Amino acid sequence: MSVPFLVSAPGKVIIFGEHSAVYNEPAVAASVSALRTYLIVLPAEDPNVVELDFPDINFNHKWHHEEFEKVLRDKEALEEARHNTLQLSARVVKELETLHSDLNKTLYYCAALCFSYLYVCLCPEVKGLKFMVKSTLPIGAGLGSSASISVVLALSMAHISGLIKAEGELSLSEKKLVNTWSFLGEKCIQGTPSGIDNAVATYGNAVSFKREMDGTTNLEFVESFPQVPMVLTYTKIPRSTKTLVSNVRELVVRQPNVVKPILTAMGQLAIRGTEILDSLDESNYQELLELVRVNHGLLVSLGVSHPGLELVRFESESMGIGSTKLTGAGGGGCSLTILHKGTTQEQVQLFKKKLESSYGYKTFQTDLGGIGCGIIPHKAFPLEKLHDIEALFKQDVPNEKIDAILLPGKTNLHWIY
Ligand SMILES: Nc1ncnc2c1ncn2[C@@H]1O[C@H](COP(=O)(O)OP(=O)(O)O)[C@@H](O)[C@H]1O
Ligand SMILES: C[C@@](O)(CCOP(=O)(O)O)CC(=O)O
Ligand SMILES: [Mg+2]
Repeated sequence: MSVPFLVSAPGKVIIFGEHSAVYNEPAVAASVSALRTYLIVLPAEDPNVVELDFPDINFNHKWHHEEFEKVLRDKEALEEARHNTLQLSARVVKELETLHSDLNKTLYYCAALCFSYLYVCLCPEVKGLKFMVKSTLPIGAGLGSSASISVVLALSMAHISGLIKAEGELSLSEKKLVNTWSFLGEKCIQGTPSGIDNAVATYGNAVSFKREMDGTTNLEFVESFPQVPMVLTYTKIPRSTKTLVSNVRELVVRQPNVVKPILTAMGQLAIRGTEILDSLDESNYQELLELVRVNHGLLVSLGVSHPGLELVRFESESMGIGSTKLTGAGGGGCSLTILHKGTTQEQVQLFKKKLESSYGYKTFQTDLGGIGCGIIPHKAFPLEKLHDIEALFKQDVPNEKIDAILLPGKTNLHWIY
């Protein structure tokens, strides 16, 4: 295997259908291709270790290859894991749990499990490599950082194993492979994902998504996805998707007759929302804002909002800016505000200033859609820039600096999509 090489994957914004997507309801989401996770694979200093370095969460770990031996000896469990890719293999997870017992109950456990599950399934023979991950996405904010790290890990490991050659454009079947394995990575991090986040991080663009009862997924691209004027607000309130999704599950179990119709309504709302997004014009723009308001109300009823998110909704309504809903798992993290037609730049600036100065939030105005995962294989890697690129994979490197060197489409690196 030739290293170094680079891979990347975008974050996403769910427009309609978070949480209900887990219960097989339709949902619609788009990539945020300017906010991405990058992974560089380098030679490790010790040829017998596999090393991961996740500076964004301050986690670095080395495993001696021998430590994986017990899992790797269970060939039957690994075969099953490679065949039944709709589920995590309980046997492989159990073996890895023992391997990671020192990390148990730490913040790092899920990230380590995601890494090692994909490693033992996709490229178990390889050693002497270091995987460094750096994201310009806020982590745990509802913009799909967990899916984008799952995608970069799956893509890099499938490339190492030779399953993805990256000699020309990534083919549909190669992307399908990345989508399949990144879904399992998402499972390691958050338990019962719908699969919408890893699909968007893999394929990019805007996607209408539905999980089927048999665990397969139905994916359609929204071809004419419009650039809807919106403000994304990051409240900086930390939360975990895993906890929020499991809280909703408990609510469904406690109150099935009440909550199931709410989930169904969310699905109906996503269907109508997707139709509107597909043909957005003057006549249906107001309806889009109405659906945003209704979707947020239903999410509140599931208990996944947060007073800090309600402040954004309150400000957008009292300033007459537009309609706000939480996006992603909620509980903090991010919201999106779709602006009323005719909202002036001056009003938008006032709204953003209010959120930033009064509450310390961060606002983004970024285009939605755009490229999904990508790779710079070794033969296209600019070795003369290795030193500068490696220096980006450290804590506290500003996003602007990372974008200036790595952002696909904005730099002259040869990204393959
Ligand atoms: N850049 C990163 N480096 C390491 N781990 C990450 C990174 N981004 C995401 N993760 C993992 O994903 C988790 C956050 O996922 P989640 O709660 O689903 O929030 P979201 O996907 O909305 O950002 C983190 O706790 C960590 O385990
Ligand atoms: C709540 C959910 O619908 C989206 C979670 O997104 P995020 O991890 O908050 O970015 C869960 C899922 O669809 O897997
Ligand atoms: Mg997530």
